[in-house]
Amino acid sequence: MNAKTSPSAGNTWRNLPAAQQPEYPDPEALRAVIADLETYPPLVFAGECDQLRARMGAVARGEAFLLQGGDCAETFDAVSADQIRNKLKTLLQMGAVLTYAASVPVVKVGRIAGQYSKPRSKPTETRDGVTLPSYRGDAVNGFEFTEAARVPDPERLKRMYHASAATLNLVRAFTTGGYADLRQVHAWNQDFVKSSPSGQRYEQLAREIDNALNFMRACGADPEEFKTVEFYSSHEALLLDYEAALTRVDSRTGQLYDVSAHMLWIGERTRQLDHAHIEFASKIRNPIGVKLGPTTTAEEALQYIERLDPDREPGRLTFIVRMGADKIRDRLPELVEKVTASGATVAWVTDPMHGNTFEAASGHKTRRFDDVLDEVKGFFEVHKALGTHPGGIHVELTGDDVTECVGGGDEIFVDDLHQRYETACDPRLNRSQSLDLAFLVAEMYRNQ
Ligand SMILES: O=C[C@H](O)[C@H](O)COP(=O)(O)O
Ligand SMILES: C=C(OP(=O)(O)O)C(=O)O
Repeated sequence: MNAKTSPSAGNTWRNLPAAQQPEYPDPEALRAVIADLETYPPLVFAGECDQLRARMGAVARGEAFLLQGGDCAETFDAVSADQIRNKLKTLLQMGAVLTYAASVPVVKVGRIAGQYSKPRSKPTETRDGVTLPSYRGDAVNGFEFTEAARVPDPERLKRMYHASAATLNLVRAFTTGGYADLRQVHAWNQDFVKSSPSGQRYEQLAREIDNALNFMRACGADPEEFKTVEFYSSHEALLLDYEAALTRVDSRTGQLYDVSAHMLWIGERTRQLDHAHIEFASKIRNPIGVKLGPTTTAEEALQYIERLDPDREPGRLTFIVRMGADKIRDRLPELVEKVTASGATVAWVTDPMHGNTFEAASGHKTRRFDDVLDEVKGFFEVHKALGTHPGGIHVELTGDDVTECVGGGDEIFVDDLHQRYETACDPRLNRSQSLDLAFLVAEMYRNQ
């Protein structure tokens, strides 16, 4: 990967089949949008992608833990200060819990500032006898169930860019401008503490952190590292026209980087080895994730390593396992064993959301908190048995008090789902469920 790369190397995916791509009615309009996007400034700096790759290297070697989370599908309407702050606050609280209670450095990555497109199981959706194209995320078409809204519109790719830029700008302001200072550890909880058991548990932990900080200050130590937080962006690299338009040759290294986000992942529905998404990912230097569903074979896992991590560089490749609570204990061991035996050092991360979705009688797509937890437990058990490192969690969450997943300490019942069911696609953990999960994962990590 050290030789300088020509910009055209980023185009080799174009000759290959690409699943889940929108069918735009006017290809000329798409071309015009892409030509504009190609002139837009990068959203992230390639050097930051290198830094995250180094952090992920620590995860892969067992020296750090990845916390990756955010919306299933970001929407343009939700680009507001409140919603971005609530999401960030939840991730910061989870990060504090994991760092303190599990005593491990936590690498924080949002599913944020770019998660605007969705692969779908079915190309169409039918309601009351009317069939329309499925909603594929705000970057592609509208959520509203009308014929006009569901037509893919390339102008939405520009809105995706601008929504990502605005979100990232605010995230950078919060994480470096004082809001994420560890001395704010109580403030992140203020609107939450009285109403929820996980908020109260967090408050206790925040008091302990505060005491530790006061002690350090009294000893004359007030490290700069506590005043800001390293926070990275990520999304699924689904819409290849958009990702390619934001792929640039880095002037420092001569290598290609997709500067739409720090980390990109390839989803379960687009990870075919001979298709365009893997080819695209093989050409960029960003840290890459690949989702591994229950049908993944060990041979496939080894081929992802060949294609995406030929230099065997810890931090380059993360396997995000999403098998389902009922399958992980059966399917994961062979993958981990064979990958470890091959000598590759990948990061293993659990996504306990996508294998555990079901439809409630009310018609809401939902997930049980207990299934989510059980998949994480299975993930830890497998790694414990094999002596390998459970490297992190990848979750769909929001900072708002939605009612989309059932269970949790502040229990949500199936009959509550309709109260605040706001997701544009899959059900997310709310803030209380996210904190519950962080405490339970910290315990598992400690016991590992
Ligand atoms: O978030 C992941 C997928 O886009 C989602 O699970 C697909 O949902 P669907 O099965 O309703 O299409
Ligand atoms: C679509 C997603 O997951 P998967 O590819 O694992 O189904 C996702 O994480 O948004």
